[in-house]
Amino acid sequence: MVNKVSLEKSKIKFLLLEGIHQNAVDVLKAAGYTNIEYHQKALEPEELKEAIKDAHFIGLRSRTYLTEDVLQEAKKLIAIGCFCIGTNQVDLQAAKKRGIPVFNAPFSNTRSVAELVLGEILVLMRNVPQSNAEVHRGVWNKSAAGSREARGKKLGIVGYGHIGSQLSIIAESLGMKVFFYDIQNKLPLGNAQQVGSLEELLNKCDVISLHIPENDSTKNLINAERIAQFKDGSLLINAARGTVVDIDALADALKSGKIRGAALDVFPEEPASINEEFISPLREFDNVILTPHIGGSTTEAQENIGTEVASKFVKYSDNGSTLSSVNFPEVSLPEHIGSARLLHIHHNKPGILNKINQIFVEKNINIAAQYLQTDPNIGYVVIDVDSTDPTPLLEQLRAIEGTIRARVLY
Ligand SMILES: NC(=O)C1=CN([C@@H]2O[C@H](COP(=O)(O)OP(=O)(O)OC[C@H]3O[C@@H](n4cnc5c(N)ncnc54)[C@H](O)[C@@H]3O)[C@@H](O)[C@H]2O)C=CC1
Ligand SMILES: O=C(O)C(=O)COP(=O)(O)O
Repeated sequence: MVNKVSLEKSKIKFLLLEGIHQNAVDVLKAAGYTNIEYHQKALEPEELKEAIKDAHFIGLRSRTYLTEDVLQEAKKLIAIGCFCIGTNQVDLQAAKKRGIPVFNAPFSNTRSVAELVLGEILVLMRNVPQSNAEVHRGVWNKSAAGSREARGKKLGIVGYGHIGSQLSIIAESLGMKVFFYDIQNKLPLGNAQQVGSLEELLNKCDVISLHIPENDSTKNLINAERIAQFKDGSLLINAARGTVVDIDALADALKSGKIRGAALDVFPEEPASINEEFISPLREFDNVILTPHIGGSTTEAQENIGTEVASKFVKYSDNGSTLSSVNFPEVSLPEHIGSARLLHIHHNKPGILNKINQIFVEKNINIAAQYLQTDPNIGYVVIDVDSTDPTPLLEQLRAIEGTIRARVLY
């Protein structure tokens, strides 16, 4: 009976972009979802607006921007999956006000980023990028001036979250002394020490590595003023987000030698595809490692992410569970075998839950189970009912003022 008011699985369209790992497709198919439009690359903005029109789920990585403008076209969208950690490419508020939860993979590629950074610390310490560039040009400059071991050096981590804390452990295993700065009090792992201010960290450390999200507090965090607080001749690594570092200020510091080497994986403006040239004042420096946003791009990470986020899609589509959504009240739900499950997403205003329950009282329908979570803006209530045909209920639920969306699960 539930099928009468819910979409059949074959009609639920999944739009997967940016070469998301095949595991995602396998998870969806195993759950009975066959309507999958798969793209190896990001779509151009106009193509994206077209493709998203009839999509119920969209999966993307860091290159697809879901702005208010794009979401306006997404009339059928039920959920968004960022097959990565960062969710800054999605207008989370715009999605929320449409009743669309956004999921991501908060852990799966963290080890990959930490390993890349560790490798970069080691090669920057030894001036390998310069030697490598010179030898490629035929110059046999067998100089080791300024070449140092990592052992005993001070690593300063800005942002001691999933990546920063893993880097801390593996750097310490090499004998580095680890300090970190975070806006929250964090449990230091191993012998790492939290410092009280960013200035203290910058003053103290030989290598600074950034592992903070893109937000208002981190925009241009490493600017000329902050760079002046670095130790002379220190190293900077940014595998977080491009907006965190003022690139012109960094270029000046590299010219003056204040910073003696750097590694950047992310940039304020990243080319949309391989056909677009990467423009940056940093290209001229042999002592700077430049990589095209590949910090989280390992086979292991992408496999795990594909499975993780696709499983969250399936859980939400089959079951209504929003656990680990980044913009939505989190509800973890049991199976609903033998009962119809109604989902109601509404503006968090007084009285709505009453009106919802009143409908069931009037119809003399028993509520088998009810789950509610709210945040300051929206409420998400899930109702399991002992009813054979929930269609009329759905219509009435939708008619309640303040409703964003209501649906019955397949
Ligand atoms: N290059 C790549 O391919 C990848 C880049 N990333 C980037 O790395 C970032 C960090 O990832 P995770 O460690 O998993 O995030 P996380 O959320 O676990 O940790 C971030 C930490 O930064 C702290 N923080 C926030 N604002 C701060 C500020 N202004 N100053 C100091 N600390 C601040 C938070 O309290 C938190 O402890 C992500 O947001 C993402 O942008 C993530 C994966 C791959
Ligand atoms: O996980 C993240 O936040 C990343 O930056 C990785 O982005 P990507 O999936 O490689 O486009």
